[in-house]
Amino acid sequence: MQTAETKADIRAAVAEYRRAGESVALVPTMGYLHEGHLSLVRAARAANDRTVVSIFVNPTQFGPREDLATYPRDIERDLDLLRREGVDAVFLPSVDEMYHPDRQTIVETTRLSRVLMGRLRPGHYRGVATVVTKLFNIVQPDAAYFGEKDYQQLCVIRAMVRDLDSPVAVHGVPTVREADGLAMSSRNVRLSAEDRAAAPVLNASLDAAERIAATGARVSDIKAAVRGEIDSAPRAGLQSVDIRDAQTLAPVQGVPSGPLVVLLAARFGDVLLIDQRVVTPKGKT
Ligand SMILES: Nc1ncnc2c1ncn2[C@@H]1O[C@H](COP(=O)(O)OP(=O)(O)OP(=O)(O)O)[C@@H](O)[C@H]1O
Ligand SMILES: CC(C)(CO)[C@@H](O)C(=O)[O-]
Ligand code: BAL
Repeated sequence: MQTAETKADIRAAVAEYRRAGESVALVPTMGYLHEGHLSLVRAARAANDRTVVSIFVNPTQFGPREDLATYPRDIERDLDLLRREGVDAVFLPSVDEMYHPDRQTIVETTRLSRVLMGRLRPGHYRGVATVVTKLFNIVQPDAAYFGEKDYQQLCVIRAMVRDLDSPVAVHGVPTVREADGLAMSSRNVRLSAEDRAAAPVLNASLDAAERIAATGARVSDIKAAVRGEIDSAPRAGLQSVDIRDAQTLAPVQGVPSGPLVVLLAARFGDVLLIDQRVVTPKGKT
């Protein structure tokens, strides 16, 4: 497995693959890898000749009061895991390598970046769209793999690729969960034992949403059920529960007529966790 700390080195590695006529996949990550990341790697490897993983904790997607400084990191362990998965190359740039000191250009999906998590984390999706554009330009992959756990992020990236005609096929990969249903996330290690024990309520509330949607319930009733489940559990500070059109993230009301996505954000102590589920209303399969 090659490791590249500079744009020039990762470009040289990819150029070799291209000369051999091989297809190239990119899996962008912020490191501290878990089975969720590895499922993206497996999906990428199954469909492409070469797989490149990037590990970069991108400062421009963190707000000034967010957890950039405490974001978990363990590069040696990450590299071991990726080696065992048969990854071809890892791109590990420093912040200085990634960003020019006079950088001025941003990429922003103007509607999607300002709703839902974009309201809780102003500037977050601009940072994500800009760094993903840069990663696409640096690596020039045929395909890129993202988790459905970060559902709005996946929608932002799909819209960006569509609007900018990027020649990259974007693939979403289902959320990998712990045995008790908690969505895997690098931030889970920062939960206290009590919060870790309470956090599966997010998944349980999504089960409730799925059950109620299947009865033909109104959006407001699905939302109330999710809220009820979380509010009656200890420790969870619900930040938002939203039910949107699964494809466009447009608001939906009344009795829904197509697939919906339930999007949750909750604080456990100072850790913000998110989860999501696509649910199909009664008779709409
Ligand atoms: N449980 C999961 N299942 C599938 N994909 C996941 C999972 N968790 C993260 N991913 C995906 O892995 C990619 C890299 O995510 P990232 O490195 O931010 O990890 P994370 O676990 O989401 O960390 P965070 O604590 O920031 O949420 C993203 O496309 C993300 O959606
Ligand atoms: C896509 C990404 C690697 C961009 O920094 C990040 O937002 C993430 O890990 O989901
Ligand atoms: N997985 C999304 C990256 C972030 O929370 O900043």
